[in-house]
This record gives sequence, C-alpha cells and structure tokens, in this order.
Amino acid sequence: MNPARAARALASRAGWLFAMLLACITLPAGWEPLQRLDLLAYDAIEPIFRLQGTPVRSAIVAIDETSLAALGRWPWNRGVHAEVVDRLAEAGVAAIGVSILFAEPGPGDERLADAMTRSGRVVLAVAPRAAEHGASGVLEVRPTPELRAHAAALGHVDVELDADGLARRIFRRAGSSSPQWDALALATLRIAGRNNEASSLPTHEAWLQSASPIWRREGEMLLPYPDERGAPIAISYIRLLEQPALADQLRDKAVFIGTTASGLDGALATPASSQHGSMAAVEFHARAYEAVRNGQVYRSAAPTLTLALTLLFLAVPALVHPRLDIGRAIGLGSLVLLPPLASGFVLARTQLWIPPAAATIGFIIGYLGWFAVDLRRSRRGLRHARQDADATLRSIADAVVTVDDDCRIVLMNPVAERLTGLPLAGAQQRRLGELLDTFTEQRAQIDETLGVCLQQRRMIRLPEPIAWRMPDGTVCALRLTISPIGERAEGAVLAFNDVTEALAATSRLEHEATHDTLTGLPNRALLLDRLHHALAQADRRCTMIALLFVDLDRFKRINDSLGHHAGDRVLEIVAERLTAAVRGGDTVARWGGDEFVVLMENLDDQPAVAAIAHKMIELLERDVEAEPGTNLALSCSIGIGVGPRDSADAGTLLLMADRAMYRAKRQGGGSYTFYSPEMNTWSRDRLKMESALRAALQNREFELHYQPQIDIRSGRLVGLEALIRWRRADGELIRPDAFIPAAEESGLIRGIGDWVIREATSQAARWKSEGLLPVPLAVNVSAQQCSDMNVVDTIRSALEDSGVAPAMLKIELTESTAMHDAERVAELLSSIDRLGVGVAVDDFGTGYSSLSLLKRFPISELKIDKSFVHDITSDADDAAIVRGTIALAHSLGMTVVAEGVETQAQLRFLARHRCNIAQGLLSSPPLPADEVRNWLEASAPGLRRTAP
Ligand SMILES: Nc1nc2c(ncn2[C@@H]2O[C@@H]3COP(=O)(O)O[C@H]4[C@@H](O)[C@H](n5cnc6c(=O)[nH]c(N)nc65)O[C@@H]4COP(=O)(O)O[C@H]3[C@H]2O)c(=O)[nH]1
Repeated sequence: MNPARAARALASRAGWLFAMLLACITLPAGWEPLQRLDLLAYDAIEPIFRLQGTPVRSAIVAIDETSLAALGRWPWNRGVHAEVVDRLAEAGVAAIGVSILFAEPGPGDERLADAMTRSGRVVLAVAPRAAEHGASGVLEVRPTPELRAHAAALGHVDVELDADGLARRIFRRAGSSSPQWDALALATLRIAGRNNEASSLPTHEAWLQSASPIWRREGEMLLPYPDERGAPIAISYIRLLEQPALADQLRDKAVFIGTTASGLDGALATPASSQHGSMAAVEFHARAYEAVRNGQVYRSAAPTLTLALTLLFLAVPALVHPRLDIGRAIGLGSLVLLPPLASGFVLARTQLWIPPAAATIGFIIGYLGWFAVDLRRSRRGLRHARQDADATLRSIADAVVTVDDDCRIVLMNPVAERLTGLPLAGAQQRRLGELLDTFTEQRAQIDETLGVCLQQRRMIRLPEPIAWRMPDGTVCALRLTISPIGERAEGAVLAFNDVTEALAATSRLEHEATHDTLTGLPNRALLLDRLHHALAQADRRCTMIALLFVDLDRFKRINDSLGHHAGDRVLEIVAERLTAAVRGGDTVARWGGDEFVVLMENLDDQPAVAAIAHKMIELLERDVEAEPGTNLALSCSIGIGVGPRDSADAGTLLLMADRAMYRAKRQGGGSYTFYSPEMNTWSRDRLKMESALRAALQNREFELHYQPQIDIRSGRLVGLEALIRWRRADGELIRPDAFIPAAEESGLIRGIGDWVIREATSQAARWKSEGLLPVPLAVNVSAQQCSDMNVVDTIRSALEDSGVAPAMLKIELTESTAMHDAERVAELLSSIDRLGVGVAVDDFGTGYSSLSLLKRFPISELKIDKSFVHDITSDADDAAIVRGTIALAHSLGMTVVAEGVETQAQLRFLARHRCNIAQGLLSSPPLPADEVRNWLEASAPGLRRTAP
C-alpha cells in the first residue's frame, strides 16, 4: 500500500483508533467516570443474567425503633441478647451472625457468653476502624475476649464502597496485617453448614489490636443487585422477645442480628437506595449470606483482561471498516449492545464480571468517527457528483428542464435557455405549461405525459417528435423524454433532444433508399411496397388497379450513339412525361435501365387503363431534345396487368405485366398489350428454352454445318454458308429456326453469334492450313447483334486470331434487320466493309427494302429468299420478282445468290436470267465440316475439279 493510501486508510479509521487509545489510557488508570458507568452497567445487567437461586434461608432480627422504644437506650444489657440467642437456639436456627460490635465489656456479658456457648452457632463481628487521635493506620475492632471465647466464629463486617459511594461488594477475607477473618456472611455460612463442632478461632489475646499500617483484604466478591429476590425475612427484636413462637419461623435459617433503627451506625447506601433508602448493615450481610450460599457472587475481571477484550472488540470494525450505507450503519450500530450483552452472558456462565463501559463507549466513539468520516466522504462524493452532473448538464447537447411536482421550472441548462430564449433566472418558478404554449402546439400532449410520468413514477418517451418554434422563428423537431425525480416523484426532468437534422437525414436516406437518383421516381422497393398495399386495398374495396410495365424501344441505340448523358436526359424526360400522363395518387417508378412501371389505383374499368396507356405512348412519341439540336423520336412498349383480376400477388402481377410488355415489343413496339393467360405458357416455354440455350453455349453443344454455294455458270464452289446446329446431349440435332428466335428474345444470340463468327473463322483457318481451297465463308448475324458496334470488334478479333483474310469472310443479315434501323445498320455495315469483310442481304424480297437505303449500304451480295425460288417455274409473280431482283442487284453491282435451289428447272431459270450463284439441296444440303471437306478437296487446284 502506498503511503498516501495508508494515510487515507488511517484517517478514515481515526474514530476507532482514538477509541482504542482512550481505552488504553482510561482503563488501566481506573478513570472514575468509566468506573461509575461500569457500576451502573453492573446494576442493570446483573439482575437480568443472574442465575436462579434457592429460596431465602436467612433472616434478620432487627433492632428497630420499636425495640429501642420498648427496651430503652442503646446499648442494652447484653443479657437481653443472651435471651434472644437462647430463643433462637431453641428454635433450631442454623447459625446466628451478630452484626454488633461487642468491642468493650458490658453488663450481661456473662449471660451472653453462656447463651453463645449453649448455642454454639454464634458468629461475632470484627470490623476495621480508622485510628484515632492523629494515629495512622486502621484498628481492628474485635469482640471482648470473654465473648469471643464463646463465639463459634468471628466474621469481618468490612464493606468496600464503590466509586459511586454504594456498597456492592464484600471481601472473602480481611484483617489487620493479614486477611485472617472470613466475611461475616461466609463465617455464618460455614457455621450454618456445621453440626455443633467446636470452633477454631484464632487465638489473639488482645481484643483491640494496635493500629496496623494497613487493612488487608482478599477475595473481592461482587454481590447481586439488592432486589426482592435476595431479601431476608425480618423480625423485630422486641417482637421476638415478646412472642417466642415467632422464632419457629426461623428454624434452619441463618439469623443475623443487628440494628436497623435510624440514628444507630450501620446503614449502607446500595444501588437500590434510590428506591428503598439506605440498607441496614445487618441486611447487607444477610443478603451477602444468601448470595454466597446461592453462588451468586462474582469476581471482577482484571483491568488488563478488560482492556485486551475492549481493544479486540474495537479492532474488528477498525479493520473491516466497510463503506457506509443504511443497512450497514444500522447493523453495525446495533453492535453497541454487544459489550453489555457479552458481559452479562459471561457473568452468568463464569461469574466473572467484565466491565463493558470502555468497549461500549469506545464503540460509540469509533462509530461516530466512522460515521463522520463516511459522511464527509459521502458529502464530498455528492459534491463531486453534483459538479459532474452540472458539467454534464452544461455540456450535453440536449436541452434539460427540471420541474417540481407542481410543474414549476426549477432548472434549465444552457441548451434549454437557447431553446426558450430565456435565462434560467427568468424561467425559474414559471409554470412549464406557460412556457410550452409559446413554443409548441403540443402543450396538451406534454402536460398529459408529464402527469402520467409523475403519477406512475416511470420514464416516458413521447413517441413522436415535438415541433418547436425557436425564438428566431425556425422550427425544429425535438424528441422528449420525461423522467421522474426521486422515488416519490418530487419532480421531473424533461430532456429535449434536437432530432431535426437526424430526421432530415433519415428522410433523405429513406428517400434515397426508395427513389431513383436519376429521375427522382420511386424505385423498385417503394413500388413493390405500394403495390402490395394497393393490391390489399383493392381486394378489400373490390376496386381495380393496373400495373403498366413500360419499356423504351431502342433506347440502347440512343445511349450508344449519343452517349450516356443524352440517355440520362431522355430517361428524365420520359419520367416527366409518364408522370404527367397519370393522376397525382398514381405511382410512376423506375424499374431499372429503360424500364418504368406505373401503378394506377382506384380504376373503374379496363378501357380507362387503355386510354392512359395510349396517352403515354403518344406523349413519349413527341420529339425529345436530348441534346441541343438533336431531336429524337421515342416509342415504348407497354404491358399491362390488372389486379387483383389477373393476380392479387404483387410479384406475379409484375411478371404478367412484363410478359405483356414483351408481347407488345415483339409486335414491333410502340404499342400496349394487356396480359392474357396464354402468355403464361409461352413465357414458361421461353424461360425453359432460354436456360437450355444458356447451358448449351456453356457446354459447347453448338456446331456449324456448311452449305456449298455454286457458281451457276462454271459449276464451281465459290462459297460456303455457315449454318448453326444445336446437338443436344441426347444426340438430337436441332435446326436454328427452333431456337434462334428464343436466343434473340433472351439476348443470348449475342453470345451465340460471337461463337459462330469465331468458330467459322477458326474452321476456315484449319482448312487453309490443310491447303484446301479457300472460299469465302458466310455467317449469319442477327438483328440484335447489329444493334451496336460490338459485332465489328468480334469480327476484327476473330480474323486477327485466326489469321484468315477478311475477304474470306462474309456477313449475312436479313433484309428486315437491314431495313429496321437503316441508319444504324448503314454505319455498322460501313465498319464491316472497312474491315474488308463482305456483306450479303439475306432473305431478300421478304421485307420492303428501300432502294435508296440499299444503295447507301456497302452490300456486295443479295440473296433471294427460297420462298421465291421455290415457285419460279410455276408462279409468274415469283418469277417476275426474281427476275427484277437479279436485274436490280446487277444494276447496283451486287452478286445475286439464289437460295433453296432444289431442281434443275430452277437452276436453268436462274442461269437464264444470269443469277450468279445457286445454293440449295440440288447441289448439297448443309454438311458437317468433315463432309464439306470433300467439296473443298474437289475444288482445290490439283485435287478434284468437279463437285462431288
Ligand atoms: N427448303 C429448302 N431449304 C434449304 C435448301 N437449301 C438450304 N436450305 C435451308 O435454307 C436455310 C438457309 O439459311 P437462311 O436463309 O440464312 O436461314 C437461316 C438463318 O436465317 C438462320 N440461321 C442459321 N444459322 C444461323 C446463325 O449462325 N446465326 C443466325 N443469326 N442465324 C442463323 O436460320 C435459318 C434457317 O437455317 P437452316 O435451318 O439451316 O436452313 C437453311 C438451309 O438449310 C433447299 O433447297 N430447300
């Protein structure tokens, strides 16, 4: 323990240490006040702990006023005493203790001596007396030798007075020079217990000894408190003489004869004197006799033992020295009773009297000291706590107002002062309600809550923030917590927490979490939430809601060509226009990308929905100026689900609207479609197909077949068209018509198309490495692949990777693809052309080509659709179309390829009209790479020159 801590520990135990020190000083010194307290304690404790005694077996023959009045002046002729002794002896008393000093010879001595001899049980008194005439020491006053010679025993009647002047104790033995005389009570007891045997008195000749320097005592005996229990029977001396029969009551008792009349010597002050007056010495000795006989006499503990026990008792709390609290204070305080109780207990068990006053007072001193120290510590703690609380109150951001149980303001911290614009002094003692009225309209609510808080004594937090008008007029949101003060709710603390910014931030976050950042429209999460709610409400109220899934047509093109900035602007404008098309309560949400979802509630009928969908399409088709000077025409496809008719489930209804939108899109866009159940099956199959295609691409289940293209005039192989096949895991070979549409719809066509380009170029490279005839390979690209420029990159890297010459690759795109988005396709085809790759327009004749556009495209080849070729020999129209197409292509400098040539007649017709190339079953169906190699080998210079 460090010195400072030790000093603190000592200081806190100062009370106990002081008490111990005091005990060390006062106990050995026999400090009188302490002694007096111990005597008082003895008088109080002894009667309580005294053991039960046997019935009183002593009596007094009292020389009282009546006897003096009857027998004349004292001293009497000792013959009278002889008569009494005889009477008592005849009555059979156990012993006779005479508490009268027969120090000088007197008349009747002879008779008395004879009577004493006859009785043989008379004990005469010996007493100390201070030496007279200036002599020092103590005289021992004995009976005259004559009487003494006939006494059964002598007993001293010396009584020690305590510090308070009261007689409580006698000494077992005392005497001048040496303690040779038993106490009268003891001597009488000894005689009472003996059967007429001869006495053995010490033989001193002189009846009055010279003064001895000191009166010696030994065997201190504390007597019990003189209460009724030890009181002897008292019979008046004269009555005994007059009524001899009275002596019969005294049979077997020890009888003490002595004066009780006032004015004669021998009265003693005892602890009972305050109630009963002083006690005659004879009674005192008779009581002493009873006490000794009953074993009710006690020894006093030596001061050293008392001191040791006192110190031990005080040391325990000094060492433990617990922190003070009410329980401990009371518990420890009750220990003050321990010393007296322990004294009483020891007294009863061992007849040892341990004075308890030093320990009791020491404990009180230590306890008070401990109390004072702890009180000081508590006060200091309280002061610190108060300072802390004050500092906390001043530093916290909350406004704190304290009110009393009458709702008057007691305290306000600086934040509260700012909130009210009032200094504490100006607000103190004002009613809280008055103050609130100035700043908030929620006074009633606060008043009520405060009332509940005080009544129920519990902390309450207002569920909603309070709108508080600040002194400068700004309004802030405060969250209020009211807590009761004290266990009996003597007041309350109102803590106002400014949550204005937090609420704003929360609502900002909430808005961000539920709204699209670009358009500010509700996002998916909020839409779904509202949709759930709207569906539940529509279900309950039997009304109708409509969910419109809006998808912009060809938005990607805008994004790719004009950049994302313009794309974003378009989306913002679309959001505005869609919002303008619906009612205020409806929800226009951005679903993602170029998709929007509109939720309309409380609708009357389907036509109303159709009208709005129509309005939306119309609004969107108006020119959009995404960038200054760039006017765009938009269109959209809308799918509509009606709830709860189509479905009462939000997710399902969304899916339905999505399918309907898809249908609208497939119909060419710029239209709306209501969901119908048949879309369900279609979409299910489509979904299945999509996932199978995805797996096929991953598992490399696709392969390319190649169909030879033959120069009609020479019959030579001039090209191969790569046609995709899907070989499923079970070996089934699936033709493209069965899966290309699904691949296009799902977007998987991009991946598949890329694979085709790479596979075709790789195959061409392989053939080339084998020295086979290099003929151009034509690959089909879909409309989707043509929607951006990625395909150009794919072609470029495929050529680079394979090392195949660009002239060995040809791209086929259908007429409808080319015409659908002519401007974009023109750009794409130019890029492809710049690579040196040829471009063919497939299925020519099925679409409605614009000649001017066709002229702008860098097309090297036109492929006449097989549907025209099929009937050229039988259908004049088809024949005319084919003829016209050949002429047109030639006029534009293009090569013409006829597809689906199956017969010689068809071939002849084509040859006649100078069609350049024939492709069809007549020459060969599409063949796997291994089989088509025969064609290549046959055409290779030095190999075979004709077709197989
Ligand atoms: N009736 C008849 N048909 C003949 C004859 N000779 C060839 N054919 C078939 O005609 C189709 C010619 O291909 P297409 O017009 O480009 O039409 C192709 C093409 O548009 C598309 N396609 C094929 N492969 C791919 C590809 O790799 N990518 C893309 N995007 N489309 C492909 O699938 C369509 C169908 O391909 P296929 O089933 O392979 O069908 C091929 C071919 O097998 C004939 O004498 N009579």
